[in-house]
Amino acid sequence: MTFHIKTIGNNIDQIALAEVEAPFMVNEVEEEQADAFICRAQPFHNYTFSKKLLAIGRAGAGFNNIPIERCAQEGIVVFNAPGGNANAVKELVLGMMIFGTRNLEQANQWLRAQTGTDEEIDQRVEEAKKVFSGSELAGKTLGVIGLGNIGSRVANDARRLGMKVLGYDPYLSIEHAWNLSHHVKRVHQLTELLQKSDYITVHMPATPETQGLLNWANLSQCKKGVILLNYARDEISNKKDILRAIDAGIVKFFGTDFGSECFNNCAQVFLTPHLGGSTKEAGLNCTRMALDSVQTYLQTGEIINAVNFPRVTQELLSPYRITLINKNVPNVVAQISMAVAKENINIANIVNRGQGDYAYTLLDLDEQDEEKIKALIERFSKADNVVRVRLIKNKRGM
Ligand SMILES: NC(=O)c1ccc[n+]([C@@H]2O[C@H](COP(=O)([O-])OP(=O)(O)OC[C@H]3O[C@@H](n4cnc5c(N)ncnc54)[C@H](O)[C@@H]3O)[C@@H](O)[C@H]2O)c1
Ligand SMILES: O=C(O)CC[C@@H](O)C(=O)O
Repeated sequence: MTFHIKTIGNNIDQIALAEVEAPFMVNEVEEEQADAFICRAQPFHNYTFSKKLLAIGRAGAGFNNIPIERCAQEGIVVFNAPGGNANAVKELVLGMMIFGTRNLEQANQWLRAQTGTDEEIDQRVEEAKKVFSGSELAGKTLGVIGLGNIGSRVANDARRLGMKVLGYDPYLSIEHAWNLSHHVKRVHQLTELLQKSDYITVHMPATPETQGLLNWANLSQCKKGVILLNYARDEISNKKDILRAIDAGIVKFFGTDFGSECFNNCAQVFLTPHLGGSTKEAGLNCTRMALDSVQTYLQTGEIINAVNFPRVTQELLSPYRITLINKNVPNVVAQISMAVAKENINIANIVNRGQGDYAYTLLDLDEQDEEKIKALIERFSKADNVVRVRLIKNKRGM
């Protein structure tokens, strides 16, 4: 059996794609025939998915370009690449902290406007450069909002640069808490971070809760002259309020990865075109991670790093595995067991996990008779609450 993976949009790392081997093929069929997509920030909210599509691998961290609830409803598992581009974003953010605090944009523009001999320019430099004098990171306070893969790295490295670091993340995972330097002080009220930080950087997803978080109510609490960075998502910025905070002298420099015409004439704003994760290393990491998750899912049914289903793994030792995506309602496991019993088949292993409205089951069967397995699949396909049924043959177990 061959599994067809289709890349959607460009910018997908070619080295990672070239590593794909049989039974997988890349870009050999049209979109409607693909078993899985690999994409980056391509928007899918208005996209009609084919019934054949089983999985989407997002070669990146954020997945707000994909309608993950609708995908779950249609039996499509969406994977991302957690941490795959975290180092790339961290390096850009640390660079932008220095860039903003040392007035490098204005200094560069001033110097480029100078004409005359090198000696004449040098003389003017010595007179003018005090205007561009900045300050150092060491000893200052950085507030990191969102302490996941990127935020925890930024926080730890800022500590190494001699900064005091405050971190705010009400949903911090145990894994990231473990990775965080014990010198990073966690605050439980955003206000404390806003009031005490000289630098503030956001590293959380765009959600209804984070939308417009950089607004006047929050920015007006900040210290005068704060350096503000958004290399997460555009939706987190309330642009009108950021400009107001710049005018009020609260924000000295705003570095953002997202463009907007309203910023074009503001010297204190520095724009980059969504470059945070755009390094060749991050592209390779993220594409490999997305491909790995998608290939594992297509071949074994195991779910690792999905964003709309829980992690579900189980070693496949029996000849047949049936995977089921079902509505997360009571009694489904009992219904599955009864259906198996009706076909007089023995269950070798079963795991069922739910997340939100949907659940996923790996059902491994002690049965060699393919006809009986097909009859069971037929039963499941007609059952209430079952969204998708797949049969996976274990080549080694036959
Ligand atoms: N500019 C880029 O190119 C680029 C690259 C990678 C990621 N991103 C964006 O950055 C975000 C963070 O990436 P990551 O890899 O660190 O993701 P992550 O999932 O590892 O971490 C996100 C963190 O945000 C926290 N969080 C969620 N809601 C919060 C809230 N209301 N307040 C504070 N914290 C909250 C979570 O608990 C989690 O720890 C992504 O969601 C993505 O949108 C942008
Ligand atoms: O694919 C990209 O370049 C964007 C990456 C970034 O926004 C992410 O969320 O990982």
